[in-house]
Amino acid sequence: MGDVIRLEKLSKTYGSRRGLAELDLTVAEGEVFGYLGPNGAGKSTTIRLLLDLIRPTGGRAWLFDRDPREHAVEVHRRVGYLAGDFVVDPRQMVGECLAFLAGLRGSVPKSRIEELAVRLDLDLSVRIKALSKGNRQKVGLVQAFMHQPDLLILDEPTSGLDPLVQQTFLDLVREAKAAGQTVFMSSHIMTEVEAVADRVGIIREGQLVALDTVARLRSQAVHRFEITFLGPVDQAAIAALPEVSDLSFDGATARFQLAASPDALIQVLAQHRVAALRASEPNLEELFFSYYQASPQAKEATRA
Ligand SMILES: Nc1ncnc2c1ncn2[C@@H]1O[C@H](COP(=O)(O)OP(=O)(O)OP(=O)(O)O)[C@@H](O)[C@H]1O
Repeated sequence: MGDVIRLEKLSKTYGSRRGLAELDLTVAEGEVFGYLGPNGAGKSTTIRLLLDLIRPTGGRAWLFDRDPREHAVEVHRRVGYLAGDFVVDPRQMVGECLAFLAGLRGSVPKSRIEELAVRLDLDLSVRIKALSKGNRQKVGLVQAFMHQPDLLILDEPTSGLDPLVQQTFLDLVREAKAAGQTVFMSSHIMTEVEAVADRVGIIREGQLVALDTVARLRSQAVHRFEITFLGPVDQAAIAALPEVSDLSFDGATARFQLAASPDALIQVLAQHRVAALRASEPNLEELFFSYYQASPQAKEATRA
C-alpha cells in the first residue's frame, strides 16, 4: 500500500509568527491518523497546506503522490474535508445544502445523505441558521463522509458534538477504515483519537514532538499498581524495577507506578506470594500532557 499523504519539511510562517516548522510525515493508505495538539499548535495550518488552501513558505506536500497545486481537481475529488471553521449559507435548508454539495461531488445517492442524517440525529428540513453549533458540525460531517472519499481530512471533527453523537462519529471512522478509506483527523482530545487511530502525531508550537502507534504509546504510558503480598517482600527488587516511580510501602502493600512493560515486575512477583493485585489502565492523557508541556528539547533530553 502506498502513502496517501506525504509531507517533506513542510513549513509555514505568518509574518514573523511560526505556523508550522519543517514537518516530515507520511500517512499510509487505509490508516487512521490522529493529529493531536493544543490550540494554536499548527493543526489547521497543516491541513490547509495539505489541501493547498494556503501556500507553504517551505517544503512540499503530496496527496495520492500528486502535488495538490498541479492536480487540485483530481485530488479534491478524492477527499472529504471538514474544516475547523465549517461554514455554509445559513439561509439554506439543511437538506438543500447537502444536496447542493452532493451535486458538486458527482453522484451521491439521496439515501446516503438520509442514512447519515438519521445516524447523526440531524434534521434535514430546517434552515442552517436555526441550527446549534453541534448541529452545524453534523452538516459538516455528512458532507465530508457522504461520497465515501478515499481520504477524509477532518479538522476537530467532534467539536460541539454531544457524547452520543461523538460515538456515532467514531463508528463512521471505523466503517471508513473497514472500507479501506484513509482518515487524517486533528483533535485536542486524546480519548477520541486513542479509540480509533492506528498512529498518532503530537504537534506543539508548529513542531512534531511525538509520532508513534497508539499501541506503542500505550505501552510507554504510566500504569499504577497496588500489590498486597503474603509473607516477606523484597522491597529492593521492586525499587530496582525499570521506570518505577512514586513507590511506597504500607505494611504488606506496595504502591507505585510503572512507565514500562510489566514484564520485569512479573518476574519479581513470581518470587513472592501475592494476596491482591490492582493495575490501572494506562493513562495516555498524562503522557500527552507531558508532551504538550515539555519543550521538544526537554523531551528529547528526558528520552536520552
Ligand atoms: N492567518 C493567520 N495569520 C497569522 N497567524 C496565524 C494565521 N493562522 C494561524 N496562525 C497562527 O499559527 C499558529 C498555528 O495556528 P493553527 O490554527 O494552525 O493551530 P491549531 O493547532 O489548528 O489550533 P486551533 O485548534 O486553535 O485552531 C498559531 O500561533 C496561530 O495564531
